[in-house]
Amino acid sequence: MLSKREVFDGVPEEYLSHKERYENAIRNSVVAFSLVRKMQEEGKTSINNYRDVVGGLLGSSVLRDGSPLGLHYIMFMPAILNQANEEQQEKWLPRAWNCSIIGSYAQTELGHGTFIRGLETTATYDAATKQFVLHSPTLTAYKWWPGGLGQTANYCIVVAQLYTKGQCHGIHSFIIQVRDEETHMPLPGIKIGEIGAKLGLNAVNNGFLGFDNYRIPRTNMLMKHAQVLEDGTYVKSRHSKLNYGAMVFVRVVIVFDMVNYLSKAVTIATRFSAVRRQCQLKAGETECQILDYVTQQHKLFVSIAAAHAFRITANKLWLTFNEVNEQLVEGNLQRLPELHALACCLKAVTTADTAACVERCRLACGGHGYMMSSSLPLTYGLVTAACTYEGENTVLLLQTARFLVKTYQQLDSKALTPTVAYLKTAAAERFCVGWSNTTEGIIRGFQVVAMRVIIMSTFNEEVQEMSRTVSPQLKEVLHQLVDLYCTYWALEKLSDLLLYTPISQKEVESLRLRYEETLTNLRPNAVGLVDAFDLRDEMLQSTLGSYDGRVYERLMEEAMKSPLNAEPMLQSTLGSYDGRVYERLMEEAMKSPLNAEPVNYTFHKYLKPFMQGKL
Ligand SMILES: CCCCC/C=C\C/C=C\C/C=C\C/C=C\C/C=C/C(=O)SCCNC(=O)CCNC(=O)[C@H](O)C(C)(C)COP(=O)(O)OP(=O)(O)OC[C@H]1O[C@@H](n2cnc3c(N)ncnc32)[C@H](O)[C@@H]1OP(=O)(O)O
Ligand SMILES: Cc1cc2nc3c(=O)[nH]c(=O)nc-3n(C[C@H](O)[C@H](O)[C@H](O)COP(=O)(O)OP(=O)(O)OC[C@H]3O[C@@H](n4cnc5c(N)ncnc54)[C@H](O)[C@@H]3O)c2cc1C
Repeated sequence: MLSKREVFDGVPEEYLSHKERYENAIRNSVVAFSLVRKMQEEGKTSINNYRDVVGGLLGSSVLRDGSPLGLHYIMFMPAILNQANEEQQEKWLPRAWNCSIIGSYAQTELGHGTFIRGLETTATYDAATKQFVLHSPTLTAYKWWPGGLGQTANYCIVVAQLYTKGQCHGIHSFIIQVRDEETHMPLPGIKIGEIGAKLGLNAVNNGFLGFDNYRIPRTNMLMKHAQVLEDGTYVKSRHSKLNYGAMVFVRVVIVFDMVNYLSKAVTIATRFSAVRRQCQLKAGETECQILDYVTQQHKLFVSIAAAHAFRITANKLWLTFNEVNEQLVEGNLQRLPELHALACCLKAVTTADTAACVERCRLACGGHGYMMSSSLPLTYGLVTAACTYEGENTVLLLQTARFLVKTYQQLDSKALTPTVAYLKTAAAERFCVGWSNTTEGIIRGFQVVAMRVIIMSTFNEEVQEMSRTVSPQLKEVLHQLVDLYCTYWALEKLSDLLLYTPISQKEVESLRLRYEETLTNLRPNAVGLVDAFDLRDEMLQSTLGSYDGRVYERLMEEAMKSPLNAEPMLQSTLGSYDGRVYERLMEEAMKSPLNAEPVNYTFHKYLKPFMQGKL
């Protein structure tokens, strides 16, 4: 077992080189994920419900900039569960679950990420040898982005255009070994490496992968939905989009991820705002807490409400995901389009809103929010990536719009699925006969506007249930959060409401007053509300958001950890005697240290023992 000292060597990530970050991430990951194996041995987690355990580890401070093993759990295993037949699951899942193989998910190419029907990698069936031949016909066909693929994974799910008997049958998934299990060297016909430094998630080891007529057994095509028989006959899936299941799953999981990131950021910013005193309300008075400024409350309180709204929505979406998947197993595909549209919408909206809220939390902390030690810049880098991966947000919202338009067009001819049933009511009567500045009135207003109703109505529904099980005091605060969330978005989307609803100027003015009144009402409970997220200092890893409020002492303690403050010799890196500062920076930038060697030492020292269960 690795010693704590060896794994957590105490130097903040910000001061590690690109290569050291990777090596640090491997060390931390094998220790962290050894816990999953131990919990599995003790029956505390299983292959069918490891989301919370793995999610907790991936969201922990130990893996704060991602993990080279993340994709193994987030997409490689779910893809096998979702797309492999029983025989293939028996072969691959035990090895994946005990990490004797490490996988990734390779779908995106240099030339295509969104338009997956345009992917160029080919898998051509050779009936004579009962093999598929994988090939990257162009540079743009190279897989580009798969997490962990750079130097870590030795297997991956590859999405490629399937050809058999001279005909193309579209994209399908294959499980492919890319590295030797003993030496970790890339196999013949495989070109592989890491794609380099990114805005964030620099510990994820995203890689590239090219095939040169690389052969795999026929049985490595994931055949739960579609099959290719030994003679090359293609048997198509019941639904052409069942192969897209892994993406739907991750979109659902990402909504939970946003709850964690948003809760952390608003906890940090709210606690700091209670500690920070700046300027006087009246000359001669003590400087006041910046949390007392309405402008600061405007920046932060809606994020507290959003964190609760997203948590309730994520739980509701998870229930829907499981319901629909149970129906799919029974052959009932009726709600698949709704699940797809819902997952697209909620992934896009929660990631975009969380990225905006985290940035607002950073800005609300002034200069100290710009410090890496505040943890806010890192958090922003993590959440803004989620607006792109697993389906770029614009494209996913277009998918939702497509579903809503289709649903509306079939309003009178088709029974509506639960999440769009409101459309019937909105169409059946003069739904918004008058405007009322109440929570219900605003939601009805949005239902008319339509695009934001799914989060609003889910949130409202859950709160009604909650009112039967909480104390009157908590019920009052939760209703204040509901009011805040509704009036905030009513004011944010005022142009839509003015266009589609009879709201009057007078009502807008009273809405504004109501909004500020709600901010004032929430102020006394603001710190308590973020404390209720119950995020320990170790989770926040923030000089600004620690529970004890010792902001300034912590800022100084962290600053002193910089190697540039520790040893004068390191000053030479920037002020070297020969003055060749820019040449040195360029030399450093041109190094891609992880690609300079085919196998990083961490494979033999940490990864291989971990995969062999010897750690
Ligand atoms: C288990 C442990 C988890 C713990 C995790 C804890 C913490 C971590 C949390 C979160 C994850 C964190 C990190 C993950 C990090 C990185 C991973 C990233 C991975 C990737 O990015 S993988 C690659 C993702 N790529 C995409 O998403 C591509 C986006 N593009 C598409 O999906 C499709 O191209 C498209 C945009 C949907 C269009 O597809 P297309 O085939 O062209 O279809 P259309 O012609 O537009 O529509 C036809 C028809 O099909 C329906 N449809 C489309 N997609 C689906 C679907 N997925 N399911 C069902 N139905 C679908 C569509 O609605 C149309 O239906 P009609 O009835 O209208 O015809
Ligand atoms: C941190 C990170 C990790 C990732 N991990 C993985 C991974 O593990 N495995 C994997 O396979 N992929 C991974 N990806 C890739 C990711 O899935 C793609 O980046 C994503 O699907 C977007 O595709 P793209 O990059 O080609 O952008 P594009 O689709 O080219 O988008 C560029 C712009 O074009 C617009 N656009 C594109 N199509 C349309 C349209 N039809 N209508 C309107 N506008 C359009 C988009 O809105 C966007 O503004 C990762 C990406 C990131 C950032």
